[in-house]
Amino acid sequence: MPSMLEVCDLAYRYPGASAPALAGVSLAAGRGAVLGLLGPNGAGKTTLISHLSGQLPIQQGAIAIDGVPLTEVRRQAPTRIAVAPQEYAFFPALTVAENLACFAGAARLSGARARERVAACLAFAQLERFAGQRGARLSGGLKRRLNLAIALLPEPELIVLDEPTVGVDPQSRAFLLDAVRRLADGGAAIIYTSHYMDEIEAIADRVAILDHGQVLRDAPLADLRAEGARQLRVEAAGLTTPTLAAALAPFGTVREEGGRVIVDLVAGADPGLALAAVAAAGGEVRQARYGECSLEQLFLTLTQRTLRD
Ligand SMILES: Nc1ncnc2c1ncn2[C@@H]1O[C@H](COP(=O)(O)OP(=O)(O)OP(=O)(O)O)[C@@H](O)[C@H]1O
Repeated sequence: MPSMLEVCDLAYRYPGASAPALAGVSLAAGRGAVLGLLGPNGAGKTTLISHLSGQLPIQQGAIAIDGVPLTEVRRQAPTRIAVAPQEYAFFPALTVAENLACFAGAARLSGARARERVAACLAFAQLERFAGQRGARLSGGLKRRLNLAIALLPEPELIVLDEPTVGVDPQSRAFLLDAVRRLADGGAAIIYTSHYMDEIEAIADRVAILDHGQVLRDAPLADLRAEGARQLRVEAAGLTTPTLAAALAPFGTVREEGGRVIVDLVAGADPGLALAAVAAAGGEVRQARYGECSLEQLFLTLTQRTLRD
């Protein structure tokens, strides 16, 4: 069955740019699930999200919601998709309640339905106590919660959250993560971008890693973890790095990183035998790690640790 959101071979080049910001991105997001979107600075996340929010026209490729082209969906029922942007998207001079009422109007909600949605979103984001406070006076965490509450007013089916926990304290962060999970459990399709890998590990069902406008990986979180877990990292004395790498080469794909040699073991390769091969080559293993790999390590390996602007 096709997913709720299908992005197919999307490419985009900003006017005058030398390289495309998106170069053939295909992705899917399903109801009841969180898709974690990871990528270094400049990877193309915001460009992708700007397509979903209708801010950028499609130059190449296609985006569909339940099989219907996004442009059509945006024309007929724009509130099916909500984007909670990185920046604060509310009026600082208005109170929390005024902001919600104002955005309820913008979402074409009125009367009892508007009142009901404002109350529900205030409650969901636990903002009732702050209903009378001006936006400008809220703490970072409360501002994020207001951003989320506004996005949820029209009960969107697809919710895109662009780094929703930047600048919030640990309590608000935990609350926001929990809220996102509840939204997915309630049947929404969620796309969640963050630079915090632990957040993605905590809430994503599926993870897409984007770099240079391309999808490097798109897989269930558990599969990505398992992929990383086949890495063996070895530091050994008595051998030059090339010799150490040569000793480990029969066991998988080898590369060097910060004085260590990392082997992506081929299926069935025994890490014990790989370490024995190091000893047989005259090396003394000083440090070895196997069977555990955080999403962060895998991410850095895939995106090759190059510093971005
Ligand atoms: N308005 C623009 N005009 C020209 N180039 C742009 C514009 N916006 C972004 N780019 C370029 O497009 C590429 C993708 O940028 P984008 O902002 O989508 O990345 P990102 O993954 O969201 O990064 P970040 O994590 O920093 O927000 C980058 O090379 C960026 O410099």
